[in-house]
Amino acid sequence: MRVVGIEGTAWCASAAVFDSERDAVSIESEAYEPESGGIHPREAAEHMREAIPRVVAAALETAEGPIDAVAFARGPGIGPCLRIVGSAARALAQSLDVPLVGVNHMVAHLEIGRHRSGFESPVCLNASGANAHVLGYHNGRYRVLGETMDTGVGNALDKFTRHVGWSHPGGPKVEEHAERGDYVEFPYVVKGMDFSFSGIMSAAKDAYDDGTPVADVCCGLQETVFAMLTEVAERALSLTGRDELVLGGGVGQNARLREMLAAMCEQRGAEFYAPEARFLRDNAGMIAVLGAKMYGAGDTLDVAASAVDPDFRPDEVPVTWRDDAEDVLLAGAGAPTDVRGAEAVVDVGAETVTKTRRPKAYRHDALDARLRRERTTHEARLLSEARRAGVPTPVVFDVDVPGSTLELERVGEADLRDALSERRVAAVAEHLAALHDAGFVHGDPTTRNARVTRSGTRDERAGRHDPRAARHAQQRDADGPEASRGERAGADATREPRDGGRVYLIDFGLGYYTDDAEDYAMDLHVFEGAIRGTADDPEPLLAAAEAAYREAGDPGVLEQLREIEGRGRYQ
Ligand SMILES: C[C@@H](O)[C@H](NC(=O)OP(=O)(O)OC[C@H]1O[C@@H](n2cnc3c(N)ncnc32)[C@H](O)[C@@H]1O)C(=O)O
Ligand SMILES: Nc1ncnc2c1ncn2[C@@H]1O[C@H](COP(=O)(O)OP(=O)(O)OP(=O)(O)O)[C@@H](O)[C@H]1O
Ligand SMILES: [Fe+2]
Repeated sequence: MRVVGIEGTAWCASAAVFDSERDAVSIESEAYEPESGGIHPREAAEHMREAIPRVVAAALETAEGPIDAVAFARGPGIGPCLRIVGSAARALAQSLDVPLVGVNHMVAHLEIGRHRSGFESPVCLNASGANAHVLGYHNGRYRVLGETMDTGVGNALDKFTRHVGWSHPGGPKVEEHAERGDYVEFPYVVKGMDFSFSGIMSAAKDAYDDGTPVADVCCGLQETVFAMLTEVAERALSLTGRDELVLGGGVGQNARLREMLAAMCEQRGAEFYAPEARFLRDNAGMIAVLGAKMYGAGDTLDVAASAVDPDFRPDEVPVTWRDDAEDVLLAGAGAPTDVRGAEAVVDVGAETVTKTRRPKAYRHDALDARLRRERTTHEARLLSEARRAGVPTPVVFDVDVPGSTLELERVGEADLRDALSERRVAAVAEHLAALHDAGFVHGDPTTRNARVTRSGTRDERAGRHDPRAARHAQQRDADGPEASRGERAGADATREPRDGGRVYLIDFGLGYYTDDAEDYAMDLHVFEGAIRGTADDPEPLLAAAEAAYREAGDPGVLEQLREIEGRGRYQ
């Protein structure tokens, strides 16, 4: 099978032919290079208008036989550019009299890595100009496990280099200068598996304006931003129980980013794959390869329904080209990674748990020492604060800050991710409301950072009882009994008691004091993201969590949550 791909979402006018029998991809590209500033949408569209016909003609010349389908990048991207690519693709499909395939550009960045690596079901880190996110496949969709809360990673670097007066694109220049620089400290912002660049970028501009050598700023920027991406990639591997990672996107051409991801994977025994540069930056080869898979699955478009979509999210795409057999539950129940978190090594004893934040080989030494110290201290303090706010947490028996080690009470009998139920997620939402009411956030409320019990457990035998939880459990009892994942699987440890049982929050290392409703909303956003990434049928669980938060906390935070979720991220 031979498929033509056409790409032109922002700066790269590109066409390719993928020949599936030979597994050969020929790519013809012409880059748009703005004379000043960043990408101007009108100029970029003009570039597409001129260059797309040339690259398509050049690509077609490389085809060693008839073409079976025409695939094009439908989005996300810059509207005027997408429309020109869409028209070109429709015209070509009509003139060749072959079907049209509409490809999601972000899913193409992921699938090219999967295709080239031969990995079955990897987690994917997309590090591109306009985007930055971690994806994992589950139940017929690529789910967004974590993403930037503001700009894409490349755009963030490009904004800094514009400030310094360097031409677009800035990413390669940051890489070049960083090699000669010394590390300087910048804000490090990871919230669960989401992250944000705006604070770091303004700090970098300030540092430059204050006279810090630009090479040092570049080094500090790379070390910080790429450590954040590597950390969320590791969190995603841990949450999903997967051991394969692929990289996509133009920033993936950066050797330091690839080095960090490779080091992280090596340290946790996972496999890492980064495609060669021509498949990392925007290119039509990845569009043609995914286009061929979609065409093979009969996933073609009627011309009438082939409109482009500048905000096309990867999780909107029904994945038609993968076998269900490849589906590996993100929940990963019983995976061997059970007591190895993303951050720490956790030794679970009969009564106590020892949690050690070991040095991470991928991080700069100074950053590594700072994060381990800060998080160990925060975790110890906030575990106690949370208990004072009425939220069940493990007792802290001992804190060793230089060794980054905590000795904690062992709590619960299963992680929430292996025992999801409406009552239990509602209890977590109530706990979050109590923390927020006390003026701090958890910072990482995933389904692995909550522990659940059965009725008649050690806690009740020991006479410990939480009246708040019992009251809410009573209310919700009217819902009637429901089968948790564990019950369906017949797993005794995850059986849900009629009163919902006790739900503990653990792992407060990313928590901090704040009175900003946006931070509270981010807590809920992280929790909902974890539910979406874990559950087969997340909707009832999300509804239960929100109903519980609305009742126990400030409904204004839920409005803020809607606002966060509605933010466009593809400008
Ligand atoms: C929607 C689509 O149009 C968009 N495309 C895109 O962003 O182009 P891409 O080729 O994936 O990435 C370009 C970015 O990649 C950065 N970049 C290129 N080489 C780099 C390097 N060596 N180090 C760091 N960043 C680099 C550039 O500065 C620029 O911001 C996207 O995928 O988000
Ligand atoms: N106090 C505890 N009682 C019982 N089990 C615990 C306790 N603390 C941790 N665990 C178990 O160890 C796992 C990892 O712990 P924790 O989340 O604290 O580590 P982490 O490395 O910070 O993980 P991550 O960053 O992936 O959330 C938990 O999901 C849980 O199964
Ligand atoms: Fe891209």
